[in-house]
Amino acid sequence: MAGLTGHPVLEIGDKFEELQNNIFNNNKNKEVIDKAGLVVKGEENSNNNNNNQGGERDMAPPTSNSLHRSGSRPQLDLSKAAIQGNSEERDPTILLPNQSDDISHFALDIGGSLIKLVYFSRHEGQSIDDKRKKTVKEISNGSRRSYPILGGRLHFVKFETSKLNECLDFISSKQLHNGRIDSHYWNSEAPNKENAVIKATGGGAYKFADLFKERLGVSIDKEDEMDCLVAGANFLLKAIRHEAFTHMEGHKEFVQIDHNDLFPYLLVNVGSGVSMIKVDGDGKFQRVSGTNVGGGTYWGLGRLLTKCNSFDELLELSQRGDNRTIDMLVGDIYGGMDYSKIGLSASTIASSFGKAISDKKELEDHRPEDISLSLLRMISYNIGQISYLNALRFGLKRIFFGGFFIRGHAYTMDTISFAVHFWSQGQAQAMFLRHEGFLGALGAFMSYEKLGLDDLMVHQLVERFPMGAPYTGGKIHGPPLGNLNEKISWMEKFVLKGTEITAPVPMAPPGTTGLGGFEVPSSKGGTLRSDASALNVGVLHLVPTLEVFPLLANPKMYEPNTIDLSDHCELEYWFTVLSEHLPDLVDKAVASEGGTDDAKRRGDAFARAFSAHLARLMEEPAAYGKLGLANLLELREECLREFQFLDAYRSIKQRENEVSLAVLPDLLMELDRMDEEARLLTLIEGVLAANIFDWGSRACVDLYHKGTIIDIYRMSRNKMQRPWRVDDFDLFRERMLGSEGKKPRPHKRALLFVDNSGADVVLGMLPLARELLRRGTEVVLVANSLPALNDVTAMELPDIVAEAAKHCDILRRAAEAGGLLVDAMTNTLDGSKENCSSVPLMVVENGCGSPCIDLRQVSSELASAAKHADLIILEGMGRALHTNFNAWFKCEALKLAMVKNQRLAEKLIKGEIYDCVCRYEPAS
Ligand SMILES: CC(C)(COP(=O)(O)O)[C@@H](O)C(=O)NCCC(=O)O
Ligand SMILES: [Mn+2]
Repeated sequence: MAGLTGHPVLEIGDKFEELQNNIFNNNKNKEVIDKAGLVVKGEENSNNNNNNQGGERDMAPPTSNSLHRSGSRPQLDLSKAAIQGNSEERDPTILLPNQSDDISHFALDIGGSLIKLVYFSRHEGQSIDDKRKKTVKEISNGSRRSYPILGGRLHFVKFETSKLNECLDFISSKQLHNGRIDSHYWNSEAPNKENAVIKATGGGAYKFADLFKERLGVSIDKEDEMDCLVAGANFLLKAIRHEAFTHMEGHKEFVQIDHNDLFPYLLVNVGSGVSMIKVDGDGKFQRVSGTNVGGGTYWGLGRLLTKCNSFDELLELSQRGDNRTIDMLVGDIYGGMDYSKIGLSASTIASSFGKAISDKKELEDHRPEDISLSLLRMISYNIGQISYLNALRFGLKRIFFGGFFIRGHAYTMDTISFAVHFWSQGQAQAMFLRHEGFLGALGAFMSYEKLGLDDLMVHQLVERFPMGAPYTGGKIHGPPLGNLNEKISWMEKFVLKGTEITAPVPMAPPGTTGLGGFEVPSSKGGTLRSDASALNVGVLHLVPTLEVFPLLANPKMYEPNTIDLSDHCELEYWFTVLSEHLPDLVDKAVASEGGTDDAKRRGDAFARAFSAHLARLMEEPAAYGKLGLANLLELREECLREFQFLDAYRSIKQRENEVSLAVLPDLLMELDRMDEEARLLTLIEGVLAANIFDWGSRACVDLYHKGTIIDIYRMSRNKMQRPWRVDDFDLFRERMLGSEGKKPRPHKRALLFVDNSGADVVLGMLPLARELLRRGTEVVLVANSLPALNDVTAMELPDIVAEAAKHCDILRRAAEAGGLLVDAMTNTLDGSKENCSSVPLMVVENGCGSPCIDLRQVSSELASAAKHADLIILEGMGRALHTNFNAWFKCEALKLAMVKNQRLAEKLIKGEIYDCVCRYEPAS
């Protein structure tokens, strides 16, 4: 047969073909002889590896350990409590190794209409049998840091104040009042409910204090409302990327505020009345102005004039209103003409409610819808105008608006924005906050002493959207869901209601909500709920161990995503791609869990939950904040994990690894017969060609059904003719091999961001790693912390390397030097056990569980490993194209990928599907 490399020499026996046939084609009851003569039994169910047979080698260690889930009620287990890190520290973190449930504490903002609850839960990570431990220790130089900040999750929940009991039930069912924070991060005493003190702000903190004592046995510590608002806003603006956004003509745009240039700013809190607060720093603020015409005025007057029963109802009415019937416009005064001399168009409101004077109409003759809209515009303009004047008065660049009046209501935001824009002649912009409803509660939460929240940095926070997000959204929370079963039942119950949301909502480009300041709400108003554009607030995961990748050339300017989903066409396209991939993914996921009824039920719930996320994003593309394609791909993985599909491609990965490892020795032999130059080219070709084995690409999965892996691999190699679509190979070759007889210095350390299991890592990246090792370059294989599609994980790599090392001395010695072969079978080809010195081969986890990588948030061990690296190699479509394609690094970077999507090929590299990218960039 033709050589795999496309070069005539490389011959790998027909066994390969036989082995490969078994990967994709019915491998029921087939027996496969691998290279070592070991009998590998085909599984009864090709995807079921829960009941591994004796003869089958389990290359992927169980991953269930890496994620912890719990369904039972939280209770502290203090056994074996130990101080983490330095016990001499004043407030050391106390680890509770046997504490496996959530422990929580919370704070409240009890307003007139809504109760906002912020609570914290902690998942204690379990220790895992990680074969990379030695490597990790070595890379970190033994100086792993102890983190004084709590790792855990912040949850944001709302209740109606009139249904206070629901809130109390929620707290009590989650036992939030039994976990508390006091002088230590984790108090080593058992929780003592009697003395528990809960921080709360808002009028209800006074009104309902006795009820809290009676029902939950907790005392309420009242915090000043304004202190809390400011503390909440400061935290959000510093710690959450793209927390703020502008809202003009229905279009949201997220803004990144430089933390070092945040103060001073004007915070306008529009509650019943309006407060304008000049914020100069943490805890440094002054209420500089306000107005008594606020949310209470809108609601009060609105109720009198329209007989509406609730604030929301009144807002809803405004969506269908036409204020021109009641407001006096410039055109009404000037016979339909603009008053252009002073820059007023005919549609400008000259006098709110002005027509009511001249008309002979009574209140009943006016439509409540029109009255509501007229009121809303009157009050919003007024607030916008006064705010701008105050910003001007103090020379403040930024104005942030919040408070219950805003509530993510598009028309309100647009109206305020318009007023600020109009009066400032475009010099100032109104901004809004994604978490604006929670400023007070968050501030109250932060008033617990020594919480460590203030110390958190933006890269240590990851926002995730759980399955309920599309349903509850920015609205009132549903019942607390204890365990997986309850979650699934909840998803099932939403089938009917869910169809509303799961069916793609007719697409309207995110155009105007109808204002431009002068217009009435657009057609969107009639079809969408008034709060459809309200943004969702996810769960904030606090991960103190995350760090910014130190080799980013300019972390502030770094944008991981190549594809921005705020472009509606992109969103629509990827929505379709991901929706169409869903049935296949569910099949794999269910099979990976043994295809049981339980797995099927979970698979169904997963599909429903993920579809609902997608539909919610189609309804409101900004619902989950600033999203790129990488976030969507990660959301899918998170959603799978939520339904306890911990490694959907586990058995596929295992089989591909086995097959590839079986042919690796032949490939290495062939490579060794080549001269340096041919070898380098063959190695890079090998990486590109093997990147075709990607179970996330529709086109590739279709290919797998059409041919054997060998056909595909051959086709892939044949496509390897240079020049590739992006081809910097000559530059790279010169850097590696030099020119005109000059030998360049080898790299000191290379970080290889590996991608897929099987051929991709074994026949592509490992041989490349070996080449670097042979040249004296230390190699760090960087792999996912958690499974994502068929990507190889850091936990799986040591076994793969150990297996490869059996047949290769270079790999064996390097792996030993890197501590990867502690207890591995190190039988060498010649049976010797000598340990010649070698540069090390190491493995680190990257901190992610996604096919893409956001280098602003990587594991601390990767950050440590990066400090000595002078070359990074990013491989695969997810890591090198969807993300990081435009990223610049302080060291040399090589980006290698095959483009396995036609549209991306056209857009990104003006090419075709299966074209390749080999981009080499010197240090910048
Ligand atoms: C999920 C992926 C980024 C994984 O690619 P990889 O990083 O493994 O090369 C890629 O398969 C992908 O973008 N798939 C969706 C597009 C499609 O099915 O065409
Ligand atoms: Mn991949």
